Amino acid sequence: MTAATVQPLLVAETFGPTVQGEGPSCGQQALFVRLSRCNLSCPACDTPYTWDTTRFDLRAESTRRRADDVASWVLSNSARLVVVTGGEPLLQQEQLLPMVTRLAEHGRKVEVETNGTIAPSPALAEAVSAFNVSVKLAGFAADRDRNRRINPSAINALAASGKAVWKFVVSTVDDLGEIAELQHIYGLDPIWVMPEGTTSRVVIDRARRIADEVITLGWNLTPRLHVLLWGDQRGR
Ligand SMILES: Nc1nc2[nH]cc(C(=O)O)c2c(=O)[nH]1
Ligand code: SF4
Ligand SMILES: [Mg+2]
Repeated sequence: MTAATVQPLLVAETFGPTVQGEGPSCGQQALFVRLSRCNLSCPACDTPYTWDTTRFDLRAESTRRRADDVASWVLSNSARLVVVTGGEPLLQQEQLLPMVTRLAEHGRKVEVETNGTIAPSPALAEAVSAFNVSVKLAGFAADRDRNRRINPSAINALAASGKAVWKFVVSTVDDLGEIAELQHIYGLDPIWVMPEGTTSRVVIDRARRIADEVITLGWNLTPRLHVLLWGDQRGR
């Protein structure tokens, strides 16, 4: 494929340098590319401006940008880590591949945050450093997404890539049983558990309530560092 035939990326926002707030790279300096659009519609989503047409004008909330221009923006900054998120970034995985490949060639680590419903191509899996896969639990997903939030073939493809980190968003200890079931069915490893919340108070309270049980189950715990530092400010 030549550059001329590659479709542009539909981008909600680019920001950074900031720090990766979630998961195994928490605290690392990072740049963010947030793509627009999602195939799920979670009621407690913290980025509804990427998909919710009932509350947002998506044309005003997104811009078409050449993947090469986004890559050039990244390369003009020195942060080694790039986080591609959304929305659901794998909806645009074809357009994403040239950008991720170029960044990897320049020694940048690219992590993709995904909801685990779409299988990545082998080429994309090769180019990224990690998929942070946040399969949505029953209590977090919308009712109308109940048949879509779990896609066994996508989960298996992500697991087979050898690059998946399973990051579950939870509200209470009652959510942990469902994670254990998924771990058992799909052999998920490693598992990271993250408290849901958009204020530091809620994130810390929930982390305190789940911490002991998460440790007992042999899993890892991540805060939402950007929320602890900056609340729900956009672009952090
Ligand atoms: N600092 C920071 N870290 C993040 N990690 C995952 C994010 C996301 O929105 O997917 C995110 C985010 O929005 N900000
Ligand atoms: S999958 Fe993620 S981006 Fe999509 S609606 Fe759910 S929380 Fe929001
Ligand atoms: Mg976020």
